Amino acid sequence: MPVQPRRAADAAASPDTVRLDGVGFGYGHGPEVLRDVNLTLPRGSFHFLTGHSGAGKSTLLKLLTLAARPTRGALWLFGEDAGDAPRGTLPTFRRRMGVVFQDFRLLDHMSAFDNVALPLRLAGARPAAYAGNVTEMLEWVGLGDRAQTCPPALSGGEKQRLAIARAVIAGPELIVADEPTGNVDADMAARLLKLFQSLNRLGATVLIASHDEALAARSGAAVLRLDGGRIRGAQA
Ligand SMILES: Nc1ncnc2c1ncn2[C@@H]1O[C@H](COP(=O)(O)OP(=O)(O)OP(=O)(O)O)[C@@H](O)[C@H]1O
Repeated sequence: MPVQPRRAADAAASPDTVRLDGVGFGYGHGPEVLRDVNLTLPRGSFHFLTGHSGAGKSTLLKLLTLAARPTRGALWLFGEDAGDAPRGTLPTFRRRMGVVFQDFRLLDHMSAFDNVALPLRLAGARPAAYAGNVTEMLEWVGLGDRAQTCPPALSGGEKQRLAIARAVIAGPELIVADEPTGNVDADMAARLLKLFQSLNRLGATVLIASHDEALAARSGAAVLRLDGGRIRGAQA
């Protein structure tokens, strides 16, 4: 396993990585997509988030990754109030997360290797220190022979695996992934699930939004369902 969550083992930290109390959210003047979301993700937990298309899964992930703020209710991340945090402090929260976006958001002008290395470079690591980890991670997601290829020349499934590699390489405390297995076959989905499970065993809190109910069931993780703007289901 090429990564280690850095701060997840900090026993002094809050036990809950994520907490939402009575959160509501609507786009512009539209109706509320999320109505009364109460959600607690204890540190080191692993959850799937399911729900029909349009139920609000991506919207909830936008709130967790601070791409949008709740219109009401409270949002706590890593034991700190993130719902009302000043804009200037948001990068501090985001640096502790690894996010797999549904649309990947890869940097097209950079090689696969450089895309994965980016979070480490931004954290100040030196190429000599991270090159081995990046290579190992690319191999783990089946892209060992694509290291020098730029994203436009990769298939949808390869881009997805690259996005996952980039999201987890720096050992984030919280991993949030939106449909991370939507473009890969069943064997690769199982392999990627294993990667998330390994990171979870090392201490990362994991939340995966997915249509794939069978994968969620096979994972053994607690399954949350978004329905009518609210969360239903087990919260382990
Ligand atoms: N930027 C936006 N502006 C206005 N409405 C939006 C926007 N993004 C999403 N919505 C609406 O919010 C609702 C929830 O969308 P969201 O993408 O969160 O659902 P989802 O559960 O992730 O769906 P899917 O499984 O199809 O990805 C939908 O009715 C959608 O049309």
